[in-house]
Amino acid sequence: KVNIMVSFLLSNTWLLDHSRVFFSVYCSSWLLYLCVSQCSAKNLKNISELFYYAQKAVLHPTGPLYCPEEKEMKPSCIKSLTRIFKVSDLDNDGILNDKELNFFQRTCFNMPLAPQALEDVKNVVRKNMTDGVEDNGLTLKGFLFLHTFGCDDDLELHQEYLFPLLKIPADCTTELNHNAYLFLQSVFDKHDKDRDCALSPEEVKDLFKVFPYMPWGPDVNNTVCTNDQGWITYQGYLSQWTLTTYLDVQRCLEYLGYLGYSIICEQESQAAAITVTRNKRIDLQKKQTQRSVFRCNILGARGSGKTSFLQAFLGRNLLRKIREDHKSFYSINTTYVYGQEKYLLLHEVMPDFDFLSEEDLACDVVCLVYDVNNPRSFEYCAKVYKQYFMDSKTPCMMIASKSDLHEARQHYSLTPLDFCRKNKLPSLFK
Ligand SMILES: Nc1ncnc2c1ncn2[C@@H]1O[C@H](COP(=O)(O)OP(=O)(O)OP(=O)(O)O)[C@@H](O)[C@H]1O
Repeated sequence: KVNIMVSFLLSNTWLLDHSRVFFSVYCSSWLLYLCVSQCSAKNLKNISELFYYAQKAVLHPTGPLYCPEEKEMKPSCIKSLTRIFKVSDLDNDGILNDKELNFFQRTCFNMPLAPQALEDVKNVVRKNMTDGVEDNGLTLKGFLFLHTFGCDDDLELHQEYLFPLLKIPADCTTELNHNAYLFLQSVFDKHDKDRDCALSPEEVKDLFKVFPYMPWGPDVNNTVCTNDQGWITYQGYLSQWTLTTYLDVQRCLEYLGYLGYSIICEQESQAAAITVTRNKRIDLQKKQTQRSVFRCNILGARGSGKTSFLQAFLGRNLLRKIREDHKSFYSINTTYVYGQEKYLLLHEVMPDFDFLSEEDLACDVVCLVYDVNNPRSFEYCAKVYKQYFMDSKTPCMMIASKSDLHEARQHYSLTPLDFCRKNKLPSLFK
């Protein structure tokens, strides 16, 4: 900060006459007089004031926030404050009540306002605008009139805030902990305005208004459970968060940052929302696991029924057609294992690869799918099994799909049933 201050002093015009100093600051496009002061180094007049103003100009610059020419806040500032307003508006009614205003106050300035001070703030707004206070709370307009968490001069959220350090050792996975699910539940409740336990497109839009971009595309509706209208249900919403946390924990941290997780839950950072699981090898050795999310990769020849299998896991049948550009290669849902709720994540692996990537192979269980109606489809499963899984420790199972259709004789030296017997593979046949 000292460096910045020195550069401020040097780069701005100082008119020195041994007893007087006038200073002005040239900004890129306009001239901004922050302050004009008379002072004397000889008589020590206003010297501490001078340094106070110089320091203020550097440490709390108004440039990124306010346009003095237009006499209004800059759009990026309005966007940032709107985000803060929405995060602080815990019940999402568009008004900051005393409790929410105090939450904001405590978060930003580390101390709550006394009841009288709260009234005074609202009175200042009332005096200046008609619609700044409603139902004894501050509206967005009133809040903007008054005036940040975690912003830098560009009013973007700090990278350190969005991406706190989180170490993930090899063979470990990432899951959300109980408190994180509670937080996400409260975010859901806040936006499910009609209480139908599903998020309409408008409700989803509203939920993500505090994000700089829309994080969920139409593929999400084909990844998780939806209701009859195709809207993401509460269960689906939690599943999608679970999937993001498992597949891309950095993204999850970023998203939780936009939602103000660490601020609302009073945690040091979003990393507090994540459980890093024990090394999978130790789980296997001990034959015990605390994990709640398991990954199953689905492999099969083109057209063997992989997508339909993923969709069936979400309770959907073939009548529900999926647009090619809305297709998802994942589906995730809950299932019960020995009475405990677990998430099972299915991943459809593209069939055209000669070599499967590490990601295609790394999973807890593999399903090899073939189409009973297509005589050429079993060969792919047999080849993939022999090349990649025969000698691996990953459990595999064979699935015969489309068993409602005529069963064709497979062009392979062994029948699927004999192949499974020979390799001790569990199979799901008719
Ligand atoms: N049980 C079934 N009975 C009849 N037809 C089915 C059945 N399951 C899937 N199909 C049909 O088979 C075709 C291929 O299914 P699907 O898209 O699920 O396979 P896929 O393995 O995902 O294909 P791709 O490799 O091209 O992604 C689709 O037209 C689908 O409607």
